[in-house]
Formats: sequence, structure tokens, C-alpha cells
Amino acid sequence: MADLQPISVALEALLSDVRALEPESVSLEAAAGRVLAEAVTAQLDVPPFDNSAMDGYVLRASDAGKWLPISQRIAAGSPAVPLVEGSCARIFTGGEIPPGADCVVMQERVTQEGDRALIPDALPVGDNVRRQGRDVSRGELLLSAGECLEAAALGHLAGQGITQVSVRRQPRVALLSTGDEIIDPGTPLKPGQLYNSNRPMLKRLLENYGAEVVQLVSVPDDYAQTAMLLTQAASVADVVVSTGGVSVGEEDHVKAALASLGQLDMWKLAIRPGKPLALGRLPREDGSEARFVGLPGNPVSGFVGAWLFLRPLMGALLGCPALNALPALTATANFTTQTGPRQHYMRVALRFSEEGIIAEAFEDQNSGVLSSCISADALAVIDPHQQVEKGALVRCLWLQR
Ligand SMILES: Nc1nc2c(c(=O)[nH]1)N[C@H]1C(S)=C(S)[C@@H](COP(=O)(O)OP(=O)(O)OC[C@H]3O[C@@H](n4cnc5c(N)ncnc54)[C@H](O)[C@@H]3O)O[C@H]1N2
Ligand code: MOO
Repeated sequence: MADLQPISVALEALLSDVRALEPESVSLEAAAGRVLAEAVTAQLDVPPFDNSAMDGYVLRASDAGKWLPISQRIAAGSPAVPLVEGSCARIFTGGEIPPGADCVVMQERVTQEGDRALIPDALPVGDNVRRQGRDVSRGELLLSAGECLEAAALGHLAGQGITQVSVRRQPRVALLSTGDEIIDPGTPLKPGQLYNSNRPMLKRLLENYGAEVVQLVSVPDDYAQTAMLLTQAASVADVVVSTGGVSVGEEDHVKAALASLGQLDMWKLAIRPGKPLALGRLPREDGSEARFVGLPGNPVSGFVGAWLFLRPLMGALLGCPALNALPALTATANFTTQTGPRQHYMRVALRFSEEGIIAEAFEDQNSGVLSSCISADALAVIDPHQQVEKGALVRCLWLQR
């Protein structure tokens, strides 16, 4: 088993010389889920003016505790004029605080009769006033490069009036399914065949990691066809991902084709599932190269391999640290297990209880049992040659995006 490489060595081989892809400009509407290529500095204060947090009356705090004439009405969106001393103004949430005023009292606390209002006593200066720049100050860092543009970040950019953003080009991925026994849903199964479950699963995972899946190819168990389809895939993709055909059988042609066309950087890892995973490079005609990740055919090996390798690879290509680092937590095992020479990534459901986070392992951890991934919240990482008892603390990779 000495030839099995630990995951740290494999990740180093995969990521050491990966550079972030070039930036491109997209409209804010098209930027959801994309990764910022450059930091954005705030050009505006948000909110851009002092405004009211309540529907009510705006005044000088020093005038509180009296009947005051109502000298103006300030709706959100209409400009305010300076407040006459000894008066108050009717104001609505979001309305501009007029120059001279310094606090707002909510209308439930005020008695209004005609055009005057009885204001309660002892109002603090600044009460119910949302100060200009409270959220964002002009000149400050709004968002860092590498930020993935999810809901709040998109709102933050829009709050600056921004319409175009510089984001990383999405990694283009070709997804190859090998195996004569694998067919697409839609055709009846013949004896010995099974449907391609890896394809939609990996496509979805890759898209979650920010990739654009540009090619879906079925590859027969034939060396020449495998070599031809790998070459074609490398010509259109930054990353070529295959499933199956990386083990030791005579019908496993992927590794041999990769080694003869390009470079096999790593094969056989000390991880379970995913042992025969292969990493390498495929040359393109222009002298550049596509990265290659050969996942084993067993669906769970693909699912786990995608999390361990494709997610960090997409993170590196997108310059996105949040994708690069796998979120982890510690949980209490509600299972017992004994590992062999490989580090085991066990599918577990997490239960948040008063005693802390409990990890419940799926009963059948075989790499062909994809149902173990359906309700998996995390992968409990158990080092080689460990005996884990119930109640032990285990490190878990939290399966999020
Ligand atoms: N003599 C040995 N045999 C095997 C070893 C070994 O060390 N020595 N390793 C085993 C391990 S571990 C794994 S993992 C598998 C990986 O083999 P391959 O990557 O070559 O995968 P295949 O043989 O092509 O397929 C494995 C399994 O998965 C099914 N499969 C493949 N593709 C799909 C798909 N797209 N959708 C659904 N299911 C798929 C395939 O039919 C096989 O049942 O090798 C072991 N063997
Ligand atoms: O490494 Mo394999 O993925 O255990 O079945």
C-alpha cells in the first residue's frame, strides 16, 4: 500500500501551478454566483443621506415635551427643507432628515391635532435617525476580490449604482463518462447495463462550484476512442473530468490514454472512496494544457472526489478562497468504525442537539451506494488505521455549496 498517496500530496500536485482565469465584464443582472475579479471600492455613502427609521415626527431633541407646529411633510423620495426652530415635521420611513433636526419620534407616541403635535419628553439626539454612511462609507472597501456574488453582495453592488462588474471567467469543464455498460436515461436497459447517474450528479456539483459544463461525452471502453475523445475535450475545456476507467482492469483505458497523450501526475490515493483517482494534464494544439481529473466510476467515489478535488480546483481557477477551503466542523460520532490503510470519508447526517453536533453515519458506506449521499450533511474524515468508538470527536467536512 506504500504507493497510495495521501490527499495532501494529491492536492498539492493538482493546485500548485493553477492560476486564476482571466477577468471579464458582466452586467450586474448576469453576475449572480460569479466571483469578483477585482476589489470594489465604495463610491457612495449608503444610505446616501440621513433618513428616518420610523413613520412619525422629526424635530430638534431640545424641543421635545411640547406642542409643536407641523411645518412640513417629508415623504420618502421628496427633498426636505431646513426645519424651522420650535417646529416639527411629519416624516415617513426613509424620508430625508431636514437640516436642523436631530431626532425622530414614532407616530404611536404622538398626539396630533390639526397642524400641531404633542411630542413626548426626553428624546435622545439621533433617536430613529439612520445616519448617512452608516452601512457603507465612500472610499471604503465594499467587496474583496474573490468574493462570490450571492444575494447580499449583489444588493451591495446595486446600492452603489453599479451596473457592470469584473468577474472571473467561469472554468469550462468537459465531463466524460466512460464504460460500455453506461447508457443515458430514455433507452430501456439491456442485461448488464445501467443508467448514467454520475453525469447529472457531477454536472450539478460542478455548476455549484461555479463551472460551466461545456461538453457531456460518453466514452466507450476502447483505447483509440478514449484517446480521441480526451484530445477533443481538452481542446474546448480548461478542465477535463472523466468518470470510470481508472482502475486496473484491461477495459480501463483512461489512465493509459492520459499518460500517452499528456501527463499522469498522480494515481492511486490513500482515500476511501476514490482510491484509483487520477490527476494529470492534457496538451492542446496551441501548446497550453487542460487539467485532467479522472474520478473512479463508483458514484460515491465521484461525489466525494468532486468535493475533495473539483471544488478546490474550481476555487483556484476562480480565485475564490471560500471554494478553495473545505468548511469543517467537529462532531460527536454516534457510530463505531475501524479504518484500514486509507483515510475514510464517511457520509454522515448531522444532528444539532443540546449536547452538541452528533454525526450519524449512513449504514452502508460502500462506494456504489449513492443513496448514502442523499441525506449526507457532511463527510466524517477518519484517518488510516483508526478505531473510532461512539462518543469520539470526529472532524467533518461540511457539505454546503
Ligand atoms: N483488482 C482491482 N479492482 C478494483 C480496484 C483495485 O484496486 N483492484 N479498485 C476498486 C475501486 S476502489 C474502485 S473505486 C473501482 C474504480 O474503477 P473504475 O474507475 O475503473 O470504474 P469502473 O470500473 O468504470 O466503474 C466502477 C463501477 O461504477 C459504475 N459506474 C461507472 N460509471 C458510472 C456512471 N456514469 N454512472 C453510474 N455508475 C457508473 C460501473 O458500472 C462499476 O460498477 O475499481 C475497483 N476495482
Ligand atoms: O476507492 Mo473505491 O472508490 O473505494 O470504491
